[in-house]
Amino acid sequence: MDDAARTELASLRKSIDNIDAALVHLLAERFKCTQSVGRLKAATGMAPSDPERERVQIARLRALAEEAELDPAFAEKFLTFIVAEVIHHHEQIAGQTPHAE
Ligand SMILES: O=C(O)C(=O)C[C@]1(C(=O)O)C=C[C@@H](O)C=C1
Repeated sequence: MDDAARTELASLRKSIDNIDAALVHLLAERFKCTQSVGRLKAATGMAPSDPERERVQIARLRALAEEAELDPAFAEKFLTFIVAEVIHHHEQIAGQTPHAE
């Protein structure tokens, strides 16, 4: 690898590291929100998952991905992965919370 390529790779990796840091911060904020949703659902006896809400989110994210030239199938897979983890958290919270009814 020549010097110019080495410099370009280092610069691109710096941007990748910044983007990865932003993703971690964004995900941390999203999980803080969903933890609150989980507590609210558990306290009021709501089901952990909401398939209709997920349907709307997937349709919206797929459209946004297309606009942004990101593979919509990847966007859907990514959201589904995150939501599965959220539902798992919701179930754990529900197991530790008495229902308000
Ligand atoms: O909006 C909700 O009801 C949530 O519990 C949050 C969330 C999400 O992570 O976006 C998670 C689980 C539901 O199935 C739908 C959406």
